[in-house]
Amino acid sequence: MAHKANLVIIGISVGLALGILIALLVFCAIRWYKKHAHLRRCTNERSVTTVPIRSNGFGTSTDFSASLSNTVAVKGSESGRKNSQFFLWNNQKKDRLASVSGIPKYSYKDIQKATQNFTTILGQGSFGPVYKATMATGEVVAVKVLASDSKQGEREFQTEVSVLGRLHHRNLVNLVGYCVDKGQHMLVYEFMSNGSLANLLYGGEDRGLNWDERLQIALDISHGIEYLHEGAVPPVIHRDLKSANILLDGSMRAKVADFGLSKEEVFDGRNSGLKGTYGYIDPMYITTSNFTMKSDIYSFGVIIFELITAIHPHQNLTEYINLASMSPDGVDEILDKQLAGGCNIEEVRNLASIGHRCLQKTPRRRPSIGEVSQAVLKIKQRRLAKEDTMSFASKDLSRAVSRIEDQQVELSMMASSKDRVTE
Ligand SMILES: Nc1ncnc2c1ncn2[C@@H]1O[C@H](COP(=O)(O)OP(=O)(O)OP(=O)(O)O)[C@@H](O)[C@H]1O
Repeated sequence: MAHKANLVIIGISVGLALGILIALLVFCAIRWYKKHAHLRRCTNERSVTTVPIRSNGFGTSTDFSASLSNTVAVKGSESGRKNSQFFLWNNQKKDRLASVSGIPKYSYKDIQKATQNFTTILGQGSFGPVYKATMATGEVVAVKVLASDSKQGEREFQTEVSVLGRLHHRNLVNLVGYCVDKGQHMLVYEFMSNGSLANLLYGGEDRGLNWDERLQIALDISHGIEYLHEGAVPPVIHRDLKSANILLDGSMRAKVADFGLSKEEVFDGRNSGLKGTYGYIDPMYITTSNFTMKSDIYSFGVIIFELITAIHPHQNLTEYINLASMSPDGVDEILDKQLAGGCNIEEVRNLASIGHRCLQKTPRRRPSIGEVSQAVLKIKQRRLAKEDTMSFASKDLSRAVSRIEDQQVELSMMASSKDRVTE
């Protein structure tokens, strides 16, 4: 009987212990779940790029994150700090663009004065005219005035200010200010005195580009894109790379321009709704509507062939490229006549081979921008190494020649002194 009572007590104790253990486990599980749900909420909040909602007098607020999602892929962790800055935007005052992007805001009057009442036009883009301006500080800049009726332009204006204001690289055209005043939206860029690559290649100007300059331009562009794809946080996909969006400074160094802007509708006989510029657009994007970094690589491939051939993509460049791809020296046939005799054909073929890889139909088979810039750099380095060897060789040769000359002088002196002795 006593034995039975003991068994009951033991049973109850074990049951109680088990009960307490289960209760503890349930308690811990609930706490763990609550904590993780909270973390998940925070992470989600961070990974949505809440960008400044416009409140400074140019129309109604726009869902800016929608426009950014097209060009900017957000990396959760790194961007957390920046995005917490962005959250402030939603309910705070006017000049937030300046505080987030860190670039100065100008008044309409400032710009009016700097452009001599908008009389110094440099060119006309699809979003409006571009003026040369001299600011009160003496700084020379280019001012892009957005057409006031462009709804899409407004959204892209904000993208441009918030994205470009954070991006700084020697191969990107720097945004140095902006203006939102009197119903006008303007972007102020560093001035690029040699204009666009398209103008230089097709503008019929006397100033042609030699091969060295073209190779350097290809390298500069690749470095600009490399910064956007692999250096910027969050990374940026340009979406509208073309020779008209490559600008050149006074030393013919190239910079990539127009982020957020210049996404004209592609006209392919029907209104496809695709963004980009006909002739540069990745065929895979047309099929899938999925724009990736490899689509930028495709557009860069087209620019490489523009540099080699000076044939505009609207003039059947693709057909010429396809013909050239049929043999290793096929590119010789489509080389810009201005370059004939004035370039190293091996270098041209190497650059063309990089271009062909960028234009692969399957995006996966296209190189990354890092690989492209390494390959272009290699072409330049090989040349420099060759030049070094040649200059050493020519120095050796000239040293040998001068040694022979010295010996000849010595010999003739010896001969004349011998003649004098025999006399
Ligand atoms: N920062 C700059 N410095 C000097 N000139 C510039 C600058 N930005 C633009 N321009 C000039 O203004 C012209 C128009 O430029 P914009 O970027 O508006 O249009 P685009 O790139 O030619 O065409 P789209 O708007 O269709 O992309 C360019 O061709 C160039 O000559």
